[in-house]
Amino acid sequence: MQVYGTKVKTPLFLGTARYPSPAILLQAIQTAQAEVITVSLRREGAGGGAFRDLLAQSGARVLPNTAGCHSVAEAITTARMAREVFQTDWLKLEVIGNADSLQPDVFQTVQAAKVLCAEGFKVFPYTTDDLIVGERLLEAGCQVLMPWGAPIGTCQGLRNPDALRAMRAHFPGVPLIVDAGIGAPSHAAQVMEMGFDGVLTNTAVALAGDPVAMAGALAGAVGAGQAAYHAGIVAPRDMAEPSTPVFGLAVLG
Ligand SMILES: CC(=O)[C@@H](O)[C@H](O)COP(=O)(O)O
Repeated sequence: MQVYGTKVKTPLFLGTARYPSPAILLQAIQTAQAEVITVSLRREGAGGGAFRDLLAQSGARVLPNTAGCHSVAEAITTARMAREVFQTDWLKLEVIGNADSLQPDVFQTVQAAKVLCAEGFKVFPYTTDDLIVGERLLEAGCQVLMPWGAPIGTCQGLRNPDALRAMRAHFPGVPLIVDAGIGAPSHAAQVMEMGFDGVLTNTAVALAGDPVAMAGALAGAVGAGQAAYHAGIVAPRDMAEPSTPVFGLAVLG
């Protein structure tokens, strides 16, 4: 995918929180061959320079995020600090509307996106699958959208595949990355089979029994789903149809 003028070849973006150890996180990133990893400023603050060194060792590009922000002001301040700390204008914008559901506050996300895009940030907004909100985010200056699959940390897979399909059709030229709620490789493959450009996942890898193996499994699933989409998936039919042609069969008796 081409996003903000940068080519990203690996469509699996990884989060960096909740791993059993920094070493396992590093191995997971390397196994998945993730080119982009998202990091919260809070996590960087807790780990300090050592954590930043570890991220640098992974060779992946850091996409700082505003996880945990609940207001426009908080998200903007966090974004500005993240730009200083990580020396990048890429930003995953999260403005959470409710602490229990972790649903994005789409109104505040649009407001924050307007300010941050005007300040030169390359904003990757975490949003719902609402088409009009998507349009407003693009008008604000975003060049990519990150609709949710399911609420953060639930590992439920795609709660509303029809809405995501509609979103894909509505924004044909816009990079779309499903963010949050992915629980299993099959969910990630489903996203890619629908023609999405990428998947961002954290919990499914970090909390897996073997995070490194799961990172590999998800990378494989994303690749398979993408290959299938490009190969042209046969649409399901209501009626049976013989896979072996009947034309030319010998007439017996
Ligand atoms: C780390 C991060 O950015 C998360 O907020 C993201 O939305 C991933 O969600 P899951 O943990 O559900 O994959």
